Amino acid sequence: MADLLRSKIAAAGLGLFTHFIFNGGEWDHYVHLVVPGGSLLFGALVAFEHVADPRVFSLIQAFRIVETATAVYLATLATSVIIYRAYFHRLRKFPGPFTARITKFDTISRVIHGDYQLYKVIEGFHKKYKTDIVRTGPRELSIASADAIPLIYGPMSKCRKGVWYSGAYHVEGASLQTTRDHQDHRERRKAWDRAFSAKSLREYEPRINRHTRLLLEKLKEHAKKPSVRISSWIGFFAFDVMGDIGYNRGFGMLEKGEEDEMIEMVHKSMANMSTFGHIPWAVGMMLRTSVGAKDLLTFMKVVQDVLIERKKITPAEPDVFSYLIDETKEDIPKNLNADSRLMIVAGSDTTHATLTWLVWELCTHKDAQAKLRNITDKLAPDQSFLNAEDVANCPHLDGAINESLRLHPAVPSGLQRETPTSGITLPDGTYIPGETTVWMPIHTLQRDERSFPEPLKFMPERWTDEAPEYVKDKRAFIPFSAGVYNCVGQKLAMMEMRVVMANLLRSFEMDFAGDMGEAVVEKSRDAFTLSVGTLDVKLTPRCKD
Ligand code: HEM
Repeated sequence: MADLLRSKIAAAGLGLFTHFIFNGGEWDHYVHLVVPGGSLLFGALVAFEHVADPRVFSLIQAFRIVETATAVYLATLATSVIIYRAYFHRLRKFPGPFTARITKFDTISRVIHGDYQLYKVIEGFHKKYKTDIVRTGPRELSIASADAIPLIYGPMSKCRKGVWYSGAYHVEGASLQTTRDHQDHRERRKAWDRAFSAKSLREYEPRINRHTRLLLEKLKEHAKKPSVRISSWIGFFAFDVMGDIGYNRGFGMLEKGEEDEMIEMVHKSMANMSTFGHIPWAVGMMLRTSVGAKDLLTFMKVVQDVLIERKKITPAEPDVFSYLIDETKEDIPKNLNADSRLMIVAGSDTTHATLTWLVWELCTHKDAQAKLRNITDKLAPDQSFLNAEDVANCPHLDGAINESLRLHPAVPSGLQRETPTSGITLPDGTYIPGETTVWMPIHTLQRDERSFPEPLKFMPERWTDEAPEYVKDKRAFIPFSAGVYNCVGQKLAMMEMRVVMANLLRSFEMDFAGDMGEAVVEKSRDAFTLSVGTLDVKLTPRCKD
């Protein structure tokens, strides 16, 4: 053994063997054991060498021998990994940046240098390499092909959720969205489906109307000012609706007119995901440190408190958690707490971003604003307020919302999946090997001119009878994802967005205040969901009531 420790060939051989063993499989959740485990082993080897080798007279001498062996071991391991990933990997035929082949740290650097808008970087790769499939990580591909959507996200897909989903599992458990167990998801989704059934939505409708009325009231007060931060008001609305429908409690943000610490906490807890989320083992490591886990743990505690308060009451009108809480259990299971966090993030940031972008588009295209207003003015013309049912069937309004969802998807980078062991073959014959991480870049897919001619044009008409030829491939429109893991809150979200937008148009003329909404374009941040930048507008009331 003592001789083995002195043998550089043995150390190098061990390096190669380690690569062989750990190549493939999912080791992300064990990486945090490497540093303490390795240090322990290092110490044990030094002690062994000191005691067992008669040629060694001091601890320093033993340390040097083990240090040399370790350096050879690590250098061989790293070289083997780099050469393999760069030239021999099963994904070697797919083009992409060279550094991305070697390490996912490449993505982190691109996130930071790309102003936290990775979806634009990925779109750039597809353009640069002129291909639908780009290698974006050692074992990761970005696939921007509408034909591949059914195979990757569709109801019959054999792909499973990728390792990204379990990055924070040890802290927060698994929510409906982050569980990677297909059966667990299926069971839990039943309750969520009931919570968002047509009957449930009818019960939520009055709450949406109520909060929209309050939003308009507040905006009318603030319209006297030259500039209104509409993005914040939409955010307050989205949070209050989510609180009311989810937990039968408002967060009172519209009333107060100021950002509750809850919004800040959501964004702080998501912020790390925008950078480290791309390396699940790094998320795991970070969340095992008190500093790294602080924001998420603080948020989880607040989320838990919201749930504890909710559990004490039996609401007169059911809310989402009426369907999810098991009244026979006293405690709140970890997974339900994770569902609570899901409800808060999924139910607020997404509609917030979509509506803010829609206002931005309508201020950019004043003709589109005028046309949409003209159309919504004809809905229930005698009413000063349009209820959810009044706006349920207005194709042009839906078209405008769809355009915001298409051009500015609230989940822009897509959803991570992993191919089955046998791999998958795309309709064009391209074989994607097994256990490959795949992303379908929603932002890129929805701006692809093969599916949407004149893709950068904001054109609600493409979704109506007026210009249907501008939607060539509807499969490429997946802002709410697709298949069994699709957005359960889609209908609720559409209902909210229709009511708010129709009433905003009925009440105000909207224009940019100051610049052309540059912060939305430049400061929106991709943290899985989009944390949208601020938008200031001038609101001119249409009637003086
Ligand atoms: C513009 C609005 C919205 C957009 C664009 C959107 C988009 C999405 C997307 C892309 C997913 C798939 C996530 C994944 O597979 O990892 C998703 C899932 C989900 N969304 Fe939404 N969402 C919106 C609004 C809402 C609302 C208002 C709620 C609830 C109040 C909600 C609740 C959920 C839930 C619970 C899931 C997980 C579903 C599952 O895994 O089975 N969403 N959403």
